Amino acid sequence: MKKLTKCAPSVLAADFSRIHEGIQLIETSGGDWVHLDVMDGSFVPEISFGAQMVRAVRSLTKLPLDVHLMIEKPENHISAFLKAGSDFITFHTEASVHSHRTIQIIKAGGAKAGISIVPSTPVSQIVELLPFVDLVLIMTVNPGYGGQSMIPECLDKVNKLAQIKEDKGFVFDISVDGGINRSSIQKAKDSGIDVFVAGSAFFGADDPGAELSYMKNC
Ligand SMILES: O=C(CO)[C@H](O)[C@H](O)COP(=O)(O)O
Repeated sequence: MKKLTKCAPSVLAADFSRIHEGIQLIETSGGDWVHLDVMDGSFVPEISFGAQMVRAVRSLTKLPLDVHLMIEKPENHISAFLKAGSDFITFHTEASVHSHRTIQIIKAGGAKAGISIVPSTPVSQIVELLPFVDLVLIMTVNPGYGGQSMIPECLDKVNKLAQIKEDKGFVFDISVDGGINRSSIQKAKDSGIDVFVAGSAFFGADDPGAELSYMKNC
């Protein structure tokens, strides 16, 4: 049976002045999760938005909110993102000294915990965390900006993770983020993903619904 891949359109590429329309577009196009990229201008160069935006989006949709923290010391901000209504909170192991504790804080607050790695970080760096997470987010670009080209070598990490997941019977989803579009989606699917994030490929399309449907079903 064909495996169903979920799509999490990234709000980063939406028009912030009409965010309710962007969220509605995700819903009517068949988006599975809403991806929210939180950037602090330190871990990554840009500043995007914080927990207030997550709270606002929470009031607009019942879709799961997939919050991706690209911030230093994420452990200091988990409670704000829990209160804002996040369903998944994913943070970078490169930004958290005690990643296991950060996972515990997220789960104790009732959300699902995700761990993410940038292109230069190997899977070996998160292997001890895999029994505890609900989601692993493999960055396929260097985080900080939308609209970049995918680094295909990062998909080798998805292969590795999918193998570990099968061997050990782990239950986490594997997601990819960065440069996912019509040309790169098939390679990503072949590597073993469960979820993909799409920003510019979705919000920049003439027909976002058709684009999402193509990427999910190809
Ligand atoms: O995490 C991100 C940037 O750091 C974005 O989610 C990601 O880049 C998606 O944007 P696009 O699909 O346009 O590449």
